[in-house]
Amino acid sequence: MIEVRDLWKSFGTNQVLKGITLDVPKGNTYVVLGGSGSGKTVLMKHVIGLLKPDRGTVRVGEHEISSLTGRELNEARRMFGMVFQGAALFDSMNVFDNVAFPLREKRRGTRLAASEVRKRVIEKLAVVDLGEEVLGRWPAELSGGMRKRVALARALVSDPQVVLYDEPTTGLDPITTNYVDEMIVHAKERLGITSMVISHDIASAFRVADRLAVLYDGHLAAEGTPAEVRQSKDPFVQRFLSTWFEKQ
Ligand SMILES: Nc1ncnc2c1ncn2[C@@H]1O[C@H](COP(=O)(O)OP(=O)(O)OP(=O)(O)O)[C@@H](O)[C@H]1O
Repeated sequence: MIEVRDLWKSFGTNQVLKGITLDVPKGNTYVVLGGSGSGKTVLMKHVIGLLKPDRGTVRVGEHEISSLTGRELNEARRMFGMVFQGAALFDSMNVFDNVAFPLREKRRGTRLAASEVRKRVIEKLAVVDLGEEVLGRWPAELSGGMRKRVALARALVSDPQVVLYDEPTTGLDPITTNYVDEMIVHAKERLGITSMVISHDIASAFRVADRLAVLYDGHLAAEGTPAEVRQSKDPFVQRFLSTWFEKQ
């Protein structure tokens, strides 16, 4: 579903990505782990077409994202739902209006009937285990985990093929982190969503990933199933993973 081939990107003399190749099969959750400044966000921005590679290609479904511009790129972006760091809900809108927001953007002149918007909002809230009682609540009244769920419902409301999660568990306590991990797994199981997660949370990555990669010095220092990555002989990967596994 997502194919990244020999992706290179630098900013001035800062060579951030040095030939990244990875595949995310349809229906899989793929986690890109890495330390601060390792280039995770830069990689994700290439997937969604916000950055253009110096070299290499990014293909998502039918679209070669890396060569699209303008209207074609905007069209292709409809395949994606994004869950931003910190949930990023609109504080001045209640839950219903937050989730309905993407449906109300004008699409090729057509507008959904209010009853259809309501149906879709309720359907996607149900996917993240939230009921109609939350519709009138304000973001400030929700717990951190619930805000994340609402953010995911909003990302799912336009039926994307791919969901991108930007550091979904950063700054959350362990219980809320578990709650968010379950949410990612449920979205995959219930809707067959393909997703890419960028994270530096090793525990969470190993819970949600079908496959994962460790980004270091512009390369994927390890790549594969969680079990394969756990067995990696790469010295950086061993050191990076030991910061979590040795605590267990
Ligand atoms: N638009 C840009 N212009 C110049 N340099 C950039 C730009 N975007 C990212 N960089 C640089 O690329 C490197 C990787 O940044 P990136 O944001 O991808 O890291 P990250 O792995 O997501 O880190 P974090 O976990 O801290 O968010 C950094 O050195 C950053 O300064």
